[in-house]
Amino acid sequence: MEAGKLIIFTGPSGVGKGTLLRKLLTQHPELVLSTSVTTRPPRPGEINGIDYYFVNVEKFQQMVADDELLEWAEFAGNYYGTPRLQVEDLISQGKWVILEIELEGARQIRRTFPQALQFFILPPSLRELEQRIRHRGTESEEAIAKRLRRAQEEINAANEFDIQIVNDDLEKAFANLEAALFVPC
Ligand SMILES: Nc1nc2c(ncn2[C@@H]2O[C@H](COP(=O)(O)OP(=O)(O)O)[C@@H](O)[C@H]2O)c(=O)[nH]1
Ligand SMILES: Nc1ncnc2c1ncn2[C@@H]1O[C@H](COP(=O)(O)OP(=O)(O)O)[C@@H](O)[C@H]1O
Repeated sequence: MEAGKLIIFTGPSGVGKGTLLRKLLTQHPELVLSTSVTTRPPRPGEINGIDYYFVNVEKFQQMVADDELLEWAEFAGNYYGTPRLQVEDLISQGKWVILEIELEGARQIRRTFPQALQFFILPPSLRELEQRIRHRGTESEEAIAKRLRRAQEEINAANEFDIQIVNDDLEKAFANLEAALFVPC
């Protein structure tokens, strides 16, 4: 059986990670997106067990204490983490597993899974990033402000990643993503 692969997707909130990943998974259904655990409340339309496993802080802390998370971090006032078993099982089955996670989590994975392929998605500009977050319409002013404050710090770390993709034109960004993912390096 072919070896599985771990693929990390990082980039500031609103850059279009979810949009690119939805397109990638539609066109390449053999890829698997890991479902994270979070203490953030669900947005309208989000489904427990599909978009995230929504848990309270006590449950999250218990998972950390029991070493059930491959990595975890606090982001904009909430906790997020990757369930370990799900990812390890899928990789041992030879699957390509994608983690869509923020910078601190990506750094943890780099230490524990140095062979993971790491993508950083960049916005064309901070102004465009802000417009995308606002236009998405899912966040309060406070949540938008927290995400934008963090965005510059995340962007400054883009060079730590194997591959940087600017999500300006969606089709172009998607083509670059596919090329980097599927062309043997
Ligand atoms: N470290 C870590 N970050 C995660 C995880 N799941 C999601 N995130 C990141 O948490 C941040 C906030 O996610 P979310 O609340 O869904 O907001 P959005 O990125 O604005 O759609 C994003 O940067 C996600 O990539 C996880 O399991 N671990
Ligand atoms: N290339 C693009 N050009 C313009 N708008 C985009 C592009 N990619 C994504 N968007 C829009 O930006 C907003 C944020 O995208 P989303 O995928 O939710 O970002 P993230 O998952 O990184 O937080 C959404 O409204 C999405 O439709």
